Amino acid sequence: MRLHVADHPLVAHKLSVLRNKDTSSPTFRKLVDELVTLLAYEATRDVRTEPVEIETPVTRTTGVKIAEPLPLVVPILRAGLGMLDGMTRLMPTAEVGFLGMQRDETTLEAVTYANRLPEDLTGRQCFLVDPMLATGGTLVAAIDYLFARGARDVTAVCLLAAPEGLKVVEEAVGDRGDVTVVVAAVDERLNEKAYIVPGLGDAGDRLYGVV
Ligand SMILES: O=P(O)(O)OC[C@H]1O[C@H](OP(=O)(O)OP(=O)(O)O)[C@H](O)[C@@H]1O
Ligand SMILES: O=c1cc[nH]c(=O)[nH]1
Ligand SMILES: [Mg+2]
Repeated sequence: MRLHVADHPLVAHKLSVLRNKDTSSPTFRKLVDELVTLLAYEATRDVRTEPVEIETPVTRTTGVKIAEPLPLVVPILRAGLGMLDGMTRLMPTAEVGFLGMQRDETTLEAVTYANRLPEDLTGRQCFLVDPMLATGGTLVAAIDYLFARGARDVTAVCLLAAPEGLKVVEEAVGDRGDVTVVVAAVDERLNEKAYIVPGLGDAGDRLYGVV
């Protein structure tokens, strides 16, 4: 597993506003969207392209286009939905799959309630988006769904990660595939409820309300 921590003053500034408990839901959504755009730029650095002949107003030349099979973006519902638009804005030709997963707050196991992914992901670059990587259980389960369909190249785009969760993901992936985690920051630790500290609270609730 490779880890990329975005090192940029705009990322740090926006993240600090997100962390503030007094930031309202509309502002929170907008900032998540803005942060994803900045992270997506890093996360898509190795997206595969192929040459394409183009004619400029001046001459013929060779450019590039995103290669097929097209990349797949997979938000992990609910909170990951807040990051989808930012990803597809940057990569409009990407296709989109969905995973609905909720952490059981007692057992901390990830429970899957929706799985809508293409049958065959062989050769596809997959981008999982979810703002929080806490114990890592959710991300490991999501990576396993992608691997089970043949994907081997997975990039997870998260806002915050806990060191404990990153270790779990690294150990679970081993040499089974090529996994990169792109984050805005790695926080200190998990608390006794497995929330990220200092963190930003429950990302899903702050985006969409308490349900
Ligand atoms: O690393 P883990 O310990 O597995 O926790 C991280 C998961 O928890 C949050 O989702 P949650 O289960 O709260 O669902 P939600 O998006 O519907 O709020 C978050 O968005 C991740 O999916
Ligand atoms: O800190 C945390 C941990 C899990 N899920 C969240 O939304 N926040
Ligand atoms: Mg939640």
